[in-house]
Amino acid sequence: MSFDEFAQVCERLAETGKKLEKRALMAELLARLNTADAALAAIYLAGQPFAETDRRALNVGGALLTKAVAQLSGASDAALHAAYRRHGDLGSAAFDLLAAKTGGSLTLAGVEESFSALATARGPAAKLRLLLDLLQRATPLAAKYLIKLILGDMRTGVKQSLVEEAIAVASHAEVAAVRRALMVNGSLPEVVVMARAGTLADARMRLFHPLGFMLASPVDSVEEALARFSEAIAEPPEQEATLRHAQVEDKYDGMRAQLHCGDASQPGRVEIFSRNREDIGSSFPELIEAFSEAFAGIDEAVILDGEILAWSPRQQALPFSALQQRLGRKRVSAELRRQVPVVFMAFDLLYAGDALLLDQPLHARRQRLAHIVARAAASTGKPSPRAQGMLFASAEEPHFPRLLLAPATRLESKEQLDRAYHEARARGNEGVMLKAADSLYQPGRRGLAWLKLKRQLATLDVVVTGVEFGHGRRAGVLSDYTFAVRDGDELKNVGKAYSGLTDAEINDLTLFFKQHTLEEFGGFRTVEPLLVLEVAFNNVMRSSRHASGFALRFPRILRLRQDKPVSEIDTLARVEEIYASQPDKPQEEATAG
Ligand SMILES: Nc1ncnc2c1ncn2[C@@H]1O[C@H](COP(=O)(O)OP(=O)(O)OP(=O)(O)O)[C@@H](O)[C@H]1O
Repeated sequence: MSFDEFAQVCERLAETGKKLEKRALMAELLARLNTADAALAAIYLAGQPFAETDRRALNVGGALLTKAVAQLSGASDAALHAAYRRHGDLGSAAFDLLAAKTGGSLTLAGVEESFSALATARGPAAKLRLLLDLLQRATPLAAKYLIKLILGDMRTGVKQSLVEEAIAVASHAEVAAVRRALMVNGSLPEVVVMARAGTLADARMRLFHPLGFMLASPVDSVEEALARFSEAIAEPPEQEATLRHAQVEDKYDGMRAQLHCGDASQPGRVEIFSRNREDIGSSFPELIEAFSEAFAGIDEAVILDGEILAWSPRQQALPFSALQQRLGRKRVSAELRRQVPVVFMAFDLLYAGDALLLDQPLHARRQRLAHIVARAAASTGKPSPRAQGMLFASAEEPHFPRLLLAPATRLESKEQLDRAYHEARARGNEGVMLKAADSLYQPGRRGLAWLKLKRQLATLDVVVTGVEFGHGRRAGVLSDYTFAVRDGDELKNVGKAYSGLTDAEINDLTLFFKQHTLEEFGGFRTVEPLLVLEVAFNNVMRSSRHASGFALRFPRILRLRQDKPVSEIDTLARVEEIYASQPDKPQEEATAG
């Protein structure tokens, strides 16, 4: 199929706001394609250049694409900026600028080939040549959607879950069967092939691709936690009956991670994934080494869910700011390993032996987790002498734990929960988690089976949409960040922050933002919405300055959230909620960011 025909379907998807229409359009497309094209169309519809199990990445940013569009169209800088401003989107800008051009020999398979070449090409010059070749073969409409696909922002209002439904409709399969096959196998194109062949039930678990993470709902007080908890387990709201079913753990302030260990068929293979579904093993080599040794000894494949923490010799977690120095690194020096040691605090077990355990209740998963952790610790023969739970140490640093089992207790009373919360805070943790002991593991769900009770501080997770050079000492670096929250498919700015990051972080981000600049006017650059920040602020004001209608007062950056996908940042609805909860509802002021 030509990529232009595919782009026409995308255009129709973008035009309709109706989910059922979108699903029907995609199902119709998938049904009329041959299997190879349907497999490609499915990932492209989901806005992914490669299947999730495929580790390749295009590594093409907005800056390089802008250059390619400028060269191909011959448009002046001013024309390029004007087109970009009309749409706020490089793909649509390219459509306007390339409109005079003809072309159009590009097929879905041709795009797949070009993407392979782009993923292996090294350096911007080589990538630019390939991009020019690719765009030259595209019609303007195809170029529009190619660019959106490369930037990972299709703006067709289609989430992967809707593509999964369309696959089910197109191949007369159950949606649940498609989802289950995808969860265990991880590859959307392979699932398309299975759905068409009627073999979804045969999908086998493939390790080393991340499963979705189960998430927690916030509660503001011990009382609310208890009340909400009774809803979660759908029991009669008799407190005694309810309490027996809850498990309490500390809420650690680290980085959520899923750790996969291979069995005899892949001995010693260990990979760690973030909530962003990224492979983050290279940032934590000591965990890879230690788990590799420990699990080679037990010859059982496992997937652990837990939190990576910077750990102190006093056997408690260091503040998140310590761990932050370890995040996002491809190489970690011996010095940094020594300065900021890390541990994996395990709190759940998703897979063991050859069985997925998601459908087992938490108490059963927990029991098995404890058993596996004990076996792994025993297999190294070097259990650390000073731990609070079971653990194993690494070969090089025998007195330092690498795996800890998160202590968990059964909830007994309101007083006990109160105490648990204060003790967790005294240990430097954020608060507590309450988990329904009978709950199943629901990947990607934020339900009521897991509740989080943490300190009261309104913060927002936002994405950077624009950057500027700073002033004075920071005149040479991009240190001022305009940021947005999500409003449906759109991003709406709510403020600008200048403070909170270290010089080293700002230097790294300056480089990053230069590579991901979309448009430059005056000192201001619009950038691809890729970097998630957690910001604190004094309050929320109504404001006409930003499209959101709100502005944060005195925002400051608390941390970079490289672990959080842009799809999970806070929403405009949440900003409105915080605004509404403020006793006095301030209007815009001159100091607003
Ligand atoms: N014992 C624990 N069990 C589960 N999650 C825990 C635990 N301790 C810490 N966490 C962290 O808490 C998070 C659960 O809160 P939530 O799902 O709302 O994530 P979030 O949106 O990142 O919120 P937050 O900013 O509070 O971490 C998990 O993703 C995990 O990183």
